[in-house]
Amino acid sequence: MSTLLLIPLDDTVVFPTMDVTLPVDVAGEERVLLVPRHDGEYAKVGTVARVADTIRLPGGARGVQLEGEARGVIGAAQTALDGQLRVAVDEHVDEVPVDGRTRDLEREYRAVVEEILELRGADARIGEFLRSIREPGALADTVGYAPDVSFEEKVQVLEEVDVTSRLALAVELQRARLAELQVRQRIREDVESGAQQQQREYFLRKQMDSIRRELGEDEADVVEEYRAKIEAAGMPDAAREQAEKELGRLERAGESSGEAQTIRTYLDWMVDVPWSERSDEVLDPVAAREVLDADHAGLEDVKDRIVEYIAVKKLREERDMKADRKAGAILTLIGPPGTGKTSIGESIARATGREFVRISLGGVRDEAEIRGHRRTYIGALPGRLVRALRDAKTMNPVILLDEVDKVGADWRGDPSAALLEVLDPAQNHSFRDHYLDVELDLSDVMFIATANQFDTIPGPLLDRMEVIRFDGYTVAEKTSIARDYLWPRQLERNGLRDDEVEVSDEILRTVVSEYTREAGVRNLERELGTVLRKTATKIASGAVEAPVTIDLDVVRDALGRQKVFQEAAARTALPGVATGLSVTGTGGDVLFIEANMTKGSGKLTLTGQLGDVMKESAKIAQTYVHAHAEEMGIDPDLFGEKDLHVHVPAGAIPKDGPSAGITMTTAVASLLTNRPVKHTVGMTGEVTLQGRVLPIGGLKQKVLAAHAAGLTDVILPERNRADLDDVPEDVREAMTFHPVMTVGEVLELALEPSPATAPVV
Ligand SMILES: Nc1ncnc2c1ncn2[C@@H]1O[C@H](COP(=O)(O)OP(=O)(O)OP(=O)(O)O)[C@@H](O)[C@H]1O
Repeated sequence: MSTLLLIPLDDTVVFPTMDVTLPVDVAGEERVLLVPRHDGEYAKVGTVARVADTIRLPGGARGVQLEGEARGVIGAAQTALDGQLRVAVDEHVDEVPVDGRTRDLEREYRAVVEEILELRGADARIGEFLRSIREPGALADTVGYAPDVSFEEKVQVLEEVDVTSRLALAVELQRARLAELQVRQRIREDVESGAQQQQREYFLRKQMDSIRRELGEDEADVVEEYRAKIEAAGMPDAAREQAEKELGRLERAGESSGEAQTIRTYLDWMVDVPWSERSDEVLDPVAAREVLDADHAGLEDVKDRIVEYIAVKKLREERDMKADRKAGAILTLIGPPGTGKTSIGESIARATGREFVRISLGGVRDEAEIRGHRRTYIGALPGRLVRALRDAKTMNPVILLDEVDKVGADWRGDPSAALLEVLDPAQNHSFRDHYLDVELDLSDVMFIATANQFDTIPGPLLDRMEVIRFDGYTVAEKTSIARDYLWPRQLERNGLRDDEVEVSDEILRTVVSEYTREAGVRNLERELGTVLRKTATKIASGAVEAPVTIDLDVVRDALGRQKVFQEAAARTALPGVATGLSVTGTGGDVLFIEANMTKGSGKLTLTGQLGDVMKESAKIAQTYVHAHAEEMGIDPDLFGEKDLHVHVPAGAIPKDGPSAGITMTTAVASLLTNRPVKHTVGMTGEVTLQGRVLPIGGLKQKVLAAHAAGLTDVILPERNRADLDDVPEDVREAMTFHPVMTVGEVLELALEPSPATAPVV
């Protein structure tokens, strides 16, 4: 038993394995006892430490370096001399027990701590340090270094003199830490994978609860807070009653019950709906036109339609004619990607002073996506509309329903039925989200839909829509969009000023036609971005000096060799290949239909993933040419002796539709007459068995594609003649159009007058 000077350590625990420097004066002492203290209360055990050195601390105060030696149990005899506290100390140096349990605990402790260190991504040296400790007692004392073991817990460990029990306690504490870390880690992973939203919320709420407790707030505050929020939300009566009912349930359920969490999530959603918020709508056709013009080049008819829409709405509103809800057809923008549908949607919002939110419907198959899940469903959430309103923070935003042509239906219900209700002015003032389970008034929302194609838009939806077509841009239009919009934007994105880089229209046109093949301008913008990024790098690295002029060399250097070629001349050099025009979800395109013959018995083979309608067109082509063999100068016997093969390349893409009819017939006729198809001619039209040419859809897109592919002549059905009005002036002037009624005329126009020199059949 020794008597030592007691040095209190407030809220700090020093273990016998540790060395410390303290700002105290212990002149004359050889050894002292360091005792943790909290609120004036001392621990029962302290650490006996040897005074190794006295030092001057920065600032001039005296300090001592102390080396821990052993545990010291504070004895009964405590004497106060010269104001300092001295105590009788019963010293305990750890004994090393050799029983199996201690060794098991030791192993367990190491394993647990290793795992903790790994989860924390701790420095490898900490692990090494741990492995260097051989004694079980000292090992247990490493708890002292753990950052999130509490003061009280550390005191417990210090007070445990028996090595085995101490180790057991240390294992228990570290296990609890590990469990906590694992939960945290799992939550992090879950959050990252977007899965367990609920669990995450639960965890966050737990944290919030403890923060609240720390701040001295209690349940009543929480309830009050919600009450105030409900008050402030300006809900309609029914919603308010519902919210208050839930608030009552929350009050009864008590803060930490599982039910409370769900109720609070619900209330959070309820108060997040911008019930009484509205943007002041601007209905000024002239100003709207200015906004639309500022954001987008061209698209004249699209802008006209939008301005008309705004004008009509203004008149109706001024004349208080709102009651007729039928007028509110949904503007639907249909066209290939990158033609500005989404961005014109944003402009409409800007032009009318509304907020803008976008709901992407691509791949939505579940009705609950639109309408939410009922609250009885675990992990239930409101549907996309409620979420969109929350994001918009107003009840009258523009909501862009993107990709309505890509909603699907399956056993989980038909989302388009829910959409129909949303879009129907007769119903949407009382839209009911399954989760919120109260009525929402959507009648002030301006819905705009976008789609790439008509075919897959559910019929009933299409009926409600007022379609505005985006058919894609001509080379000239793309060049001017590049000049006026894409180029300035990419300059800015790459940190360049407009006087630093110069480019001619000629070069822009080269990028348009040699590096992109698309209806819209999305790739174009990307390619321009690449050119400017490389230029910015050169300027920044001092390789060149501004101003830089972008010439063909710079373009080739940045973008590589020409990517898009005008293939028609090469492809149609031999008889049996005809150039058709088609429309897909990505815009118009040219396609080459090939025919060939082999020895056989008159069979027809078709390849290139053709749909039924296209297959039929091929049969009609075969029959037609057979029937007219003599007048075309074809030996009719050929048909019995040879098999015919028709192929439409790009075999991986399924194709269908009747509009390749005349192209197939032309390919077959070309093959059998040995007359190549003129390489400047593209064609589209359905054909009947009698050889009549029937009208087709998507003429403008097809003509634009023909123009971009370098064709100069387009053969089209007579009944599509009126559609030529939609074709931009410059394209109309650059091309010759041949409206036809019969396949005879098609062949006359398309086939070279004389046979190829080397016969292929
Ligand atoms: N006429 C135009 N004038 C100026 N910029 C345009 C024009 N058309 C398209 N753009 C620009 O091209 C980009 C692509 O347009 P956007 O994303 O709106 O295409 P989208 O038609 O909605 O395509 P998707 O069908 O893939 O959604 C936008 O950055 C847009 O600003």
